[in-house]
Amino acid sequence: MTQLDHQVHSISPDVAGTKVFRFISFLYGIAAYLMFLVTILYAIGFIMGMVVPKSIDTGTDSSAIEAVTINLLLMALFAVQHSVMARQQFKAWWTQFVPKPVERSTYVLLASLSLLLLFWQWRPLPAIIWEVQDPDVAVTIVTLSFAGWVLVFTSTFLINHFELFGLQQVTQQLVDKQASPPRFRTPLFYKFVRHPLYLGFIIAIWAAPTMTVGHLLFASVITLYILLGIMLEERDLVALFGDEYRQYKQRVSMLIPWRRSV
Ligand SMILES: C[S@@+](CC[C@H](N)C(=O)[O-])C[C@H]1O[C@@H](n2cnc3c(N)ncnc32)[C@H](O)[C@@H]1O
Repeated sequence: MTQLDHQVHSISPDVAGTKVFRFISFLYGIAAYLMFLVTILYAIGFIMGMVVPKSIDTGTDSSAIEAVTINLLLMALFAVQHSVMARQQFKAWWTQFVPKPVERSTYVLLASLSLLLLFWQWRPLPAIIWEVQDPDVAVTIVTLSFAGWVLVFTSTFLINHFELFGLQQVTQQLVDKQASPPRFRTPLFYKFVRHPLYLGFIIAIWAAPTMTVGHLLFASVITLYILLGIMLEERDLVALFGDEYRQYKQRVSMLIPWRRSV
């Protein structure tokens, strides 16, 4: 058991251990997961400009300065919430107030809410940077973007989809099973790059047949955020898995499959 596991919970073990509490936690975990599903599906439509009522290139008209400021603030809110709450030190602190089995679901719920706020309040910057005229090339680019999303989803299942989105934790608590410790995995895509899920995101957000200033701002900031996120995540992964992860870093490249240690 690590030092972090010894944190005190403000909800007493008696209450946290009751069947009612465990069942409510389970329902909460399912609600958070459904919220995540709605958010990620909306995200695909928002970024690709398909199906959803408000996309990255539609919404309230505003001056360029106002649009850039609001959009940067929305992305900063998501980035801070998403990164800070994912750190081990933060988890150790806030599981004094939030019971451990619902910690991940709460994280997923808040990340979904901050993304939905971004989609809702995002200001379009519709000036066009590039627009592909050839319909075949345009279809190929859209297909590449879909492939990026498929890579994102597949990677979550390769790592552990249900643990990543909190369902495993609330289910284990419901059936009174010990939480399983994190395991180092390198299945399939993880043999070629260390971060296939993030690579999928990068492909999905950049593969656009029409690139507006707003979309470019989004893609650029999210890409920088992903690179920063990788640094923080890898620091945690080295702390968690030690030499196993250090050797993995030497063996397998970060994002680009054909180069090592990039
Ligand atoms: C959103 S996932 C992204 C995984 C990876 N960065 C990627 O892009 O495919 C983040 C979680 O995956 C975990 N993780 C990342 N690489 C891992 C690996 N090789 N084995 C086990 N867990 C891993 C991290 O600890 C973190 O909890």
